[in-house]
Amino acid sequence: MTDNRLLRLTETIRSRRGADPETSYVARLFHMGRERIAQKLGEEAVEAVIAAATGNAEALKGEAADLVFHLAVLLESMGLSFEDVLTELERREGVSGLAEKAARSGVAAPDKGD
Ligand SMILES: N=c1c2ncn([C@@H]3O[C@H](COP(=O)(O)OP(=O)(O)OP(=O)(O)O)[C@@H](O)[C@H]3O)c2ncn1[C@@H]1O[C@H](COP(=O)(O)O)[C@@H](O)[C@H]1O
Repeated sequence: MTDNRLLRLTETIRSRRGADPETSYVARLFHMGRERIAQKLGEEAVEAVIAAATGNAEALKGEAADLVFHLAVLLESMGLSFEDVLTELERREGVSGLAEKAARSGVAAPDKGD
């Protein structure tokens, strides 16, 4: 089940998609196209990385919010939503990332945490 706040964000993005790009940032993003939205997501990710690397938790909080917002717009542009992402994460529950990676490459996973 998607967090209500993420659901609300998704609904807001949907409702603003066809708005005037002069007055809506969401509409402006859609107007610029998927490649530019994806590029914007990358820029926000870099800003989040810089905030983390410099140990600035307050800046990281803001950049992470920008990142999640632009991810929501990108997902919507591809006909996806956080519901799809959370379903995928749910599917992965209980499967160790190391075991999954080893299964992909055909290499056995380490026995312990080494
Ligand atoms: N959550 C957000 C949200 N988070 C971040 N942003 C915008 O994302 C942009 C990111 O800022 P940056 O400095 O990284 O980039 P920039 O200022 O666009 O600069 P450029 O690099 O593009 O030149 C800013 O304009 C923020 O205002 C958001 N814009 C909108 N929303 C939500 O979307 C709703 C609808 O917004 P509008 O479509 O603008 O009405 C809002 O009420 C909010 O709920």
